[in-house]
Amino acid sequence: MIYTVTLNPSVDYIVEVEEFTLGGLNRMKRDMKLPGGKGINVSRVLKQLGVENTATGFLGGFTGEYIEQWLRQEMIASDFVHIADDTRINIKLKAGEETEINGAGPEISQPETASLLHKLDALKQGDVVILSGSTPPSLGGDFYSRLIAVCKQKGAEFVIDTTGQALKDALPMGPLLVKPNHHELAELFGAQISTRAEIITYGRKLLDAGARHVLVSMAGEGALFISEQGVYHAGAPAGQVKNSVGAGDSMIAGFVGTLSLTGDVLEAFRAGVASGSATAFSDDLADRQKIEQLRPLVVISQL
Ligand SMILES: Nc1ncnc2c1ncn2[C@@H]1O[C@H](COP(=O)(O)OP(=O)(O)O)[C@@H](O)[C@H]1O
Ligand SMILES: O=P(O)(O)OC[C@H]1O[C@](O)(COP(=O)(O)O)[C@@H](O)[C@@H]1O
Repeated sequence: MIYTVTLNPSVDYIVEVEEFTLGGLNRMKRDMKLPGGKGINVSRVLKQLGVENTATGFLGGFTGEYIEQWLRQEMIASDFVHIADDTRINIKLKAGEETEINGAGPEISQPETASLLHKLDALKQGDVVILSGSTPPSLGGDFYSRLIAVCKQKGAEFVIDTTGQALKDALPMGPLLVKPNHHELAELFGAQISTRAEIITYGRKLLDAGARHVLVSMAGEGALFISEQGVYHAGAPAGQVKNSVGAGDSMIAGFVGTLSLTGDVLEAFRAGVASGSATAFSDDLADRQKIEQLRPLVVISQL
C-alpha cells in the first residue's frame, strides 16, 4: 500500500485578479478553493493514475472538513487524525505572475501527535510512505525523523519532499526518492546554481548522502533524474500554463505510482514529468486523460 502523510494540509485559495494593486481594493476575476498540502495532492494524482493509496496526517475545523469531503467524493481512502485547531488556508494569488502566501499551520497537541504515530504502527514491509510538505511549528523540527524511524522499523520505504534541515536529516535514512526543485536544491546547499552541470553536481550529492533516486524539477525546463543508473534529462511538453500549484506533487505521484506499477524507473520518470506538466496546464490538478495525452510527448535523453 502507498500512504501519503500531510502534516500540514491546506485549503488552497486561488485568487485571480486582472492587475494587483498593493494597498488598494482589488476585485477578484475568479477564485477557487481546492484541497491542498503536498501529500494530499500526491494522493489525488495517484488516484487519477489508478493507484490506490491512503492519505493521512492532521486535519481540523471547517477547512479540514472541506478537504475530507473532497477526498471522499474522489473516493480516496483517508485516515487523518482530527485536531482541535483549524487546518490552514494558503493564498495563491494570480496576477500575471503567481504569488503564494502559505500559513504556518495549526497547533497540534501531544495526544494528537501520539495518535498519528499510533496509526503508523499498521505499516508493513513493502509499503511506501510519501512524507510531503512543511511541518506545523508546534510539532518540532525532528518530527519527520521520528516518522522515518517508524517506517524503517516496520520495513516500509519512504519518499520525502520537504526542505532544509528536515530533508538533510532524512537523506542518511535512504529515501526511495527526493524531489527538490532547482531553487530548493540551491537553498539546501547554500549555493548559486545556474547551469545544468551545477544541478547535476548538487543532485549527485543527494545520492551520495543516501537518496536512492533524485528528481530535480525545473518547471517549464522539465527535470533531471539522477540515480545509480545514470543521469537523464526530460523536457517538459509545451502547453498553456494555467496553474502550476501542485506540479511538483503531481510529479512525485507520477513517478512513485508508475514505479509501483511497472518497476521501470525511466517510465516512472516519464510519467512524473507528464503528470507535473498536466497539472501546470490544468486549473486543478492533472486528470488521467491529460497525463496520458502528455506521456508520449516527454522526450528523455541520457546525459
Ligand atoms: N511552465 C511549465 N510548463 C510545462 N511543465 C511544467 C511547468 N511548470 C511545471 N511543469 C512540470 O511540473 C514539474 C514540476 O514543476 P516544478 O515547478 O519544478 O515543481 P514544484 O511545484 O515542486 O516547484 C516540472 O518538472 C514540469 O514537468
Ligand atoms: O507545506 P508547504 O511547504 O507550505 O506547501 C503547501 C503548498 O504546497 C502545495 O502542495 C503545492 O506544492 P507544489 O506546487 O510544490 O507541488 C499546495 O497545495 C500547498 O498550498
